[in-house]
Amino acid sequence: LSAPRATRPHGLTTDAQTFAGLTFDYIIVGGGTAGLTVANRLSENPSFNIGVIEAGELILDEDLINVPFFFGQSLGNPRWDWSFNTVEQPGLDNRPIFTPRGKILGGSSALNFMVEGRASKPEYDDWAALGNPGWDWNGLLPYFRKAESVTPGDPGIVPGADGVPGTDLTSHGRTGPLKVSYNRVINQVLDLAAPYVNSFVEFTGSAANSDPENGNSTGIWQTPRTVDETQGIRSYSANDYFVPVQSRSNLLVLSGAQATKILTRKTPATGVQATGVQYSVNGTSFSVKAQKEVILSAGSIQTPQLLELSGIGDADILSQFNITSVIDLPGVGENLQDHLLVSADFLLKDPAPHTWDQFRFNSTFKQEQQDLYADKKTGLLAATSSIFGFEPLQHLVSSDELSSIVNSLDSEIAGKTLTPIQQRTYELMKNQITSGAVAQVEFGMLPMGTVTSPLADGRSYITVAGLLSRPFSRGSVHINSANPLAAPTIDPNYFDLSFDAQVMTTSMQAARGILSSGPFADLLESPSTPGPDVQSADDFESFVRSAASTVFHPLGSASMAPKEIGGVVDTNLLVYGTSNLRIVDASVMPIIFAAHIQATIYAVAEKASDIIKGCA
Ligand SMILES: Cc1cc2nc3c(=O)[nH]c(=O)nc-3n(C[C@H](O)[C@H](O)[C@H](O)COP(=O)(O)OP(=O)(O)OC[C@H]3O[C@@H](n4cnc5c(N)ncnc54)[C@H](O)[C@@H]3O)c2cc1C
Repeated sequence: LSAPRATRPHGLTTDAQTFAGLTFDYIIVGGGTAGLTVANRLSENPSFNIGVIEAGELILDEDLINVPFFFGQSLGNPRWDWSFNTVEQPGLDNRPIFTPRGKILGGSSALNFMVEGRASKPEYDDWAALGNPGWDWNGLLPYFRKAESVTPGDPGIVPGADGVPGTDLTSHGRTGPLKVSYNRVINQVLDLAAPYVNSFVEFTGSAANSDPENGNSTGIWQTPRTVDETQGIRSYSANDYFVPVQSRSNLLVLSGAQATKILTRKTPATGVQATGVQYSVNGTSFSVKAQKEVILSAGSIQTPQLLELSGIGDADILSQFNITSVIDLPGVGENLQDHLLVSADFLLKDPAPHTWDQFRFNSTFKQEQQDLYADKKTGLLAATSSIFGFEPLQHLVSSDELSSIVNSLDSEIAGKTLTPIQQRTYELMKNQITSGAVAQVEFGMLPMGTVTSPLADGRSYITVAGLLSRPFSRGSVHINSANPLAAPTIDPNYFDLSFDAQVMTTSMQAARGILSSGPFADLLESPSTPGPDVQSADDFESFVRSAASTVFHPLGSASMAPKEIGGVVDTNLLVYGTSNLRIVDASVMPIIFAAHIQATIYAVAEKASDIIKGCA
């Protein structure tokens, strides 16, 4: 406890006993995306001692995690994935949906597909309009920039996007820990990318966008990704926020330890105060003290779980498990939102332009790419999916169809009992549909087959995924046991509102339309999965319900919002009713937005760090 600073254990440890004997100013629960960002920034101040409790381990030498082209292949491995499942989803043909989450230093940033991106300005401005002053585009932009270090891309990869992506220094950062770069290997699929982009622009009436990070993220572009181009590997919170600062004497990460409870005490002067954290290692329980604050960064599934286990949540739910209520806070675990994805693949005419399918069936090409990566850390193995289009509904349906969609949404909402946060959020979200200023659907393109099984040998495909960017359905995550080691019940309630199913159906119809028209039509042999027999809106909707899955972006389960409408944290990210328990992770983000969410989580964590340090 009184060890002088120089001899204090620091860096990484698995010694749960020694950790318990130290006193920290700040304990961060969860060494994931947000947690390690905050750990880095708070430990910049040498007078703070920071402790991090993380259930997973530090894994820096695993190709399935490091090599960009292997994105998606690490999922389900119990060494680093919590591998949750939702309850059966009635809107998705009663399927439970596999919900991977990183159980590793770096959290889900170690497993994600490395797509980087920001939503449009009005979407963040709506967070502020919900009752969170300061949490708008202008309040976040400095932190988007602070988190990243961008290497500009190549011009001209997306026809019509004339600027060089990543060069505008009003929106991009050059000195942040996170390395952001652009695919270069896409040059090898230019013969495919150019007709795709041209057909996309022709079909949607949209435009190529050179820099979607500047507050207007609509149109089609080559996405930035969290890849360290100089090393050809994933950039994430473990290797770029933690490793470079692990020699700081005031930062200690305990790995392999699962937090089981936030310890609190109640005083008339301060209300509920967090005093420390209880954690478990191989069945043995320990506890550690926090002199200043406890920061919960366990992610949008486990942060609400830990709150409930600690007596903070809906008292009625807690009483079912004989947990004494410390703060009755009904918003905990509610307002869960997630993006959904459905992919279609299409068979290309033979001979086809070069696609990534070559890696599957052309052993010479595969060997060349492996050698290139081994020698220079470039080539296909350094690539990720790259060309994305983000579209408002106005670009996909006629104005009559749009009116009908909005009218059905109105009547569906009118028939539901809404929570106050839903009422307020839905008004804001409906305005964005009619304004057409933000995307409702995302189209991701992969120059390879991914859905058809088995893929035809020697043949090439293209995949177009439709993503529901601004779903209206809201779900929940709650404990179903007082056992802290049991998984919580995750119910995202996908397609609770049929608007969501309708938008995804539209995305699949549009994908078919894009590839069957314009210059791409000359390359297309036929739709593969779903096949050509899927034609009507009903056919497409059945396909969507049978095939949609998560894009792994759950958020909102401990939303930042006024308490009276169901918020869990205030604008300083303090849990209502506490003086020193904060939440910093995806669970505080109150309204889902049209972008992959990691860049926003890093920005939230950067901003939170300044708030905690008192310099926001
Ligand atoms: C497969 C996948 C693909 C994705 N692809 C993309 C993408 O391409 N682009 C994008 O922008 N976003 C993507 N995302 C989403 C994004 O990566 C996550 O939303 C983000 O990383 C979550 O950050 P977080 O800090 O909220 O939680 P996490 O990063 O998940 O961190 C939570 C941490 O807390 C730890 N933890 C949890 N409970 C406990 C406990 N009780 N005790 C101790 N430790 C605990 C976990 O082990 C974990 O390390 C993807 C996510 C996944 C899973």
